[in-house]
Order: sequence, then C-alpha cells, then structure tokens
Amino acid sequence: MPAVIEVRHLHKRYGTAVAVDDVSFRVEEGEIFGILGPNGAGKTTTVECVEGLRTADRGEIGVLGLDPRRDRAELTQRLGVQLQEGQLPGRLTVGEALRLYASFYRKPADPRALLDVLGLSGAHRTPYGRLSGGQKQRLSIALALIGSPEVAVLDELTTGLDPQARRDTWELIREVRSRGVTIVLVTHFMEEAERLCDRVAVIDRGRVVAVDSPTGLAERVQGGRRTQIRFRPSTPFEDSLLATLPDVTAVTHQGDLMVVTGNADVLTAVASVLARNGIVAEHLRLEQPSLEDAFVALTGDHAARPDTTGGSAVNVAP
Ligand SMILES: Nc1ncnc2c1ncn2[C@@H]1O[C@H](COP(=O)(O)OP(=O)(O)OP(=O)(O)O)[C@@H](O)[C@H]1O
Repeated sequence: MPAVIEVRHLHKRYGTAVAVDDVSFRVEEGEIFGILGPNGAGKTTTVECVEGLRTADRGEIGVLGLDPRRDRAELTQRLGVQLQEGQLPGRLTVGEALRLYASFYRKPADPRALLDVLGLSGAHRTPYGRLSGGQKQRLSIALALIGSPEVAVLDELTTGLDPQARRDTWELIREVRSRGVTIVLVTHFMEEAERLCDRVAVIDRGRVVAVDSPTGLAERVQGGRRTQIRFRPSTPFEDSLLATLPDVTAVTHQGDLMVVTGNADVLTAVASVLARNGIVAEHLRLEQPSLEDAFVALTGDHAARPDTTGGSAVNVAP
C-alpha cells in the first residue's frame, strides 16, 4: 500500500543556513506519526514543505499521491493544518471562524458537532481575542479538522496548555485517529510523543537520526538490556538464584536493596522465581529505558533537550 506521506532526501536552506539537510520518512495510513527534535532541528520547515507552504531545494514529497506544490489546491481539500496563534482576527467569534473555514471545503464537517467534540460549544459566540489559551488551541484543532481531512498536521499541539488540558487534547487526538484520520504531530514534548505516537522520527540538525515506535527507540538505544528492578527481599538469598536466569544480565546491591538488570521480560522471570521460593519483593520499583534516554543517546549533548515531564520510573508495588 502506498504511504500517506512519503518524504525522500528533503533539503532546504535559508540563505546559507541549512535548515533541513537530508530528511526521509514515510507515514502510513491511520497512524499518529511524531516528529520530535530540539529547537531549530528543522521540524517546522519539514512539515511546511509537506503542506506545500514552502518549496524544498531538493528531494521528493508525496502526500496522498499528490505533489504538495503542484497539486496544492487539491491537497488543501484533503490535508488539515493547524493554525498558529494570532492568525485569526480577535473579533471573529468561534462560530464565525468555523463557518468561514467550512466554506473553503467541498465536504466540511458539521461545525456544531465539531464544537461539541472539542468542548467548545459554550464558546460558540466568544470572539477569538477573548478565548483562553486552551480554547484557542482547541479551536485551532477544530479548524484543522473542519474540512474532514484524511491527514492532519498538528504543529506544537499542546504547547502552552496545562497538564489536564494537554491530556484532554491527547484523548481528542486518539479519537480523531479512531475515525480514520492519519496524524502528523510535531512536538517538543517527550511525554507527548511517548504516549500518543505510534512511531516517531527523531530529527536533529536537519537530519532524521532514527524512526521507530517510542518503545522501539528506547530499546534500540539501550540494546534492550536496561530494564532494572530494585527491591528489598523479605529474606536474604544467594544472587545466583536470579543471576542464572536467561533474562537477567546483572545482580548488584545498593544497601539492603537488590538491583536486577535484564531485558524487557526480566520482571516476569524474577517475580516467578521469587514466588516459587516464598520471597516477597518489598518496595519494588521498575525502571525501563525511556524515549528521553533514547533522545539523549541519539542527539548527543549538543541538543537542547525537548521538554520532559516526570521520569520513567514506574511503581509496580507498594
Ligand atoms: N524563514 C526563515 N528564514 C531563515 N531561517 C529560518 C527560517 N525559518 C527557520 N529558519 C531556521 O532554520 C532552522 C530550522 O528551523 P525550524 O523552524 O524548521 O526548526 P524547528 O525544529 O521547527 O524548531 P522549533 O522547534 O524551534 O520550532 C533554524 O535554525 C531556524 O532558525
């Protein structure tokens, strides 16, 4: 099946500054595809070329089988793009904005239904200039979806939103995807990429350094060996009981804590041995490689790290 978006060897410079050096990726139908990278990595330039807003210096781009520059009129009907803040007049109301945008499309969605889904019904008559940050963000998503697009490109989807509004927006995007829309998400937020995206392209200094699922990226970077369990055994036992398990690569001690390192299945293996020997793992904590670890390994120290929220440790038992 042809990809919904195919980008091959994209190159774009502004004057002498290279913004996009060599970017290639494919986005498959129905996926949420993330583009993650530090400031200035070339993410926005890349998606603007995909949207047909900029002309690449070199490379090929196909979106739904169309050429974004040559077939721009047709593509506009089928690709939804999120507006950046400040692109609407302050006095235009939410309802007016949606009706105006609906008039641009052959098969617009029902504005009222869309407002309902986005929790904006109450703000129908509110002028854009008086909306809260979260409401503006939701309106920009509504405008990206009003043309019933097959693909939506969302750039900085949740920037400026509080944690609850961010979570609500993620839920909304999952819902949009479940209706068959393919989504490209440009993001700074590691957690957003980790929770929402099926696959992520990590872009650094104008190049794609990796494309994989968030878990795949984390495991690839860590060689799949860095899952760690820490616990205090209810009774002492020989390290060899666990060290000989095929899923375990190391057993060490930190004070009265036992630290067992292994592959992704290490927890199951260790838990069953402990259970068979009547040992209880107290204060059990599981740490798995995260997308943040992968990001740091892939981009090195030069990159300003995208924002992270919280660590990767998961408490699995009291
Ligand atoms: N219109 C422009 N003229 C000149 N240089 C530009 C222009 N737009 C972007 N750049 C430069 O190109 C590089 C890539 O920018 P781009 O906005 O694509 O990166 P980004 O990954 O989206 O960054 P951010 O996350 O900060 O938005 C940066 O160095 C930026 O300063």
